[in-house]
Amino acid sequence: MKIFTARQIAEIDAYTIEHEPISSIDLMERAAGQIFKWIISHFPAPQSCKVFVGPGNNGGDGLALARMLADKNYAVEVFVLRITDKISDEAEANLERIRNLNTLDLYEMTSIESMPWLFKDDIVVDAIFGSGLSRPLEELSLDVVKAINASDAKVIAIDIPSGLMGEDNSKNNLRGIVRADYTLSLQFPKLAFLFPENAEYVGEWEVLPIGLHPEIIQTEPTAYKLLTREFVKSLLMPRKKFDHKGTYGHGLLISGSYGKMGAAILASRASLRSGIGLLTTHIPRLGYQIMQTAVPEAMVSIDRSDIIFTEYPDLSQFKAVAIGPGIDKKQNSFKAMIDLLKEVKVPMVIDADAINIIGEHPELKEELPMGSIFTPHVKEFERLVGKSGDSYTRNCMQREFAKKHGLSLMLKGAYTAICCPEGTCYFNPTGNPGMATAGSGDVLTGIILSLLSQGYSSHIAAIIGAYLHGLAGDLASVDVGVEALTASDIIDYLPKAWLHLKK
Ligand SMILES: NC(=O)C1=CN([C@@H]2O[C@H](COP(=O)(O)OP(=O)(O)OC[C@H]3O[C@@H](n4cnc5c(N)ncnc54)[C@H](OP(=O)(O)O)[C@@H]3O)[C@@H](O)[C@H]2O)[C@@H](O)CC1
Ligand SMILES: Nc1ncnc2c1ncn2[C@@H]1O[C@H](COP(=O)(O)OP(=O)(O)O)[C@@H](O)[C@H]1O
Ligand SMILES: [K+]
Repeated sequence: MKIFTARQIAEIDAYTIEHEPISSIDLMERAAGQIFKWIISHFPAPQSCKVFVGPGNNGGDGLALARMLADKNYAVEVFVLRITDKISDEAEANLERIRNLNTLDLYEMTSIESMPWLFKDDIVVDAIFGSGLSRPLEELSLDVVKAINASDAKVIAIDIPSGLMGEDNSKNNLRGIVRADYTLSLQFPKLAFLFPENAEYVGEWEVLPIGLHPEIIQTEPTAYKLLTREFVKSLLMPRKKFDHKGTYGHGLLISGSYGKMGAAILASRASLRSGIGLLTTHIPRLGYQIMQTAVPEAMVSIDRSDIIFTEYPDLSQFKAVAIGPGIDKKQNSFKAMIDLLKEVKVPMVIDADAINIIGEHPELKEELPMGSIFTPHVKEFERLVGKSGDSYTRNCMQREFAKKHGLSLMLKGAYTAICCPEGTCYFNPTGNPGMATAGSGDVLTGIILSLLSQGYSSHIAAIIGAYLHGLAGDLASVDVGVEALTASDIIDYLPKAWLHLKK
């Protein structure tokens, strides 16, 4: 699913109005109708609804919604914030439609003195500003937002919480953003919803379709996309009758050290559960028996060191190489990594301490083979790319890094972001907080190695890998819950995740 900027959404609205064709007021009626349907199914009447309305079309949506709710016997009070003398034509038309209704109460607010008391059982509809927000809130709208945030009422934001910018909030006044319980976004999610620091404003969010023109949605370019099952499924390569294990490639995993052999086991098992033909896991000597017992399907290559990674096997047979899970940052590992990077010609997955080594020795980036994939969490990202104060800026740095170095850079988190060398950034919606547990990143590395070995191109391997990993975690959480979920559970649910993805 494409994610557009606020400016692009306005263009798509305008295109729809011209080409569907549909009048702007009817499009607004459609948007309000979708929100109305959502509210009546989640909060059946009779309930008290207080609708706060701003000067633009977001306010227009709120006014149309108020009429619909009043019609359905909700106790509706509408508060029109007189912030400016301007009011959009559609908002004005919807205001006219309700002015003489005796089914709702309409108030004009010129100061915070007329702010109503908000009760715990009230539904507050936030229709103050939408995608037309042009600057941080001040004066009346700021005061109203603070009062809404101070209440215990259930807050439903139309399109986007008022005060939140669709993309960049690095210079915003954070006290002037509605903290919604639910955000009902029209047609598209907003980029800002995918950043962790905005979760407290956005609450639970849903996208409600309003039938914007499919042609412009298809042709309008965007750098941001949210992965969907249909899209990920379309990337899968079918298996054929006469395929054999050579068809699905031989991967090399360099993993494990003294006390961290579990990482090698998890990544190996995940790789084998994701379709790889042959797997060799290179480990320090002490891990030999552990590996052979725990993962009989994997071949093992033994390092001369008992405890760390210091060398690697002949690379000629491998279609892809992964390095990082459970290795250490010892000097000898660094030296081995320099040699490895100089020699590898196939795509690599670089994870955990392998990222930290490159972070400490940035010159190594120049040695990376084409099609490499980095899989850092935020701390590793900062060591590799640099620090930033907010997620939007970090995302810009991430896209820039991927482009500059011609590789895929995946930033792991609740919405893992995968930035590709050509500039696109995909966000992954699968996964849950149960996956914030030791070893779940090792599982991901194993999955991606497996996909690369099977011949998927780098960014596609990263996309399928992230989606499948999260999906396995989601399916596992249904049965074991989020608290008890372990990285091994994610592996155990990979078979179900594959079946679910291919359904
Ligand atoms: N187009 C369509 O057909 C459809 C649109 N839809 C709905 O429309 C919404 C977008 O509508 P919109 O573009 O009118 O923007 P919206 O956010 O309501 O208000 C902008 C106004 O606020 C003002 N303003 C901005 N910031 C301010 C501030 N800090 N403090 C004070 N004022 C400020 C700004 O003034 P200006 O920046 O020009 O000074 C302007 O007057 C969208 O989110 C969706 O809900 C749906 O109905 C589907 C059909
Ligand atoms: N709240 C969450 N929602 C979705 N996925 C999550 C969440 N927390 C963690 N994950 C996923 O779990 C994995 C954790 O990886 P990482 O931090 O490297 O763990 P480890 O180092 O323990 O292996 C990542 O793929 C991340 O996207
Ligand atoms: K809003």
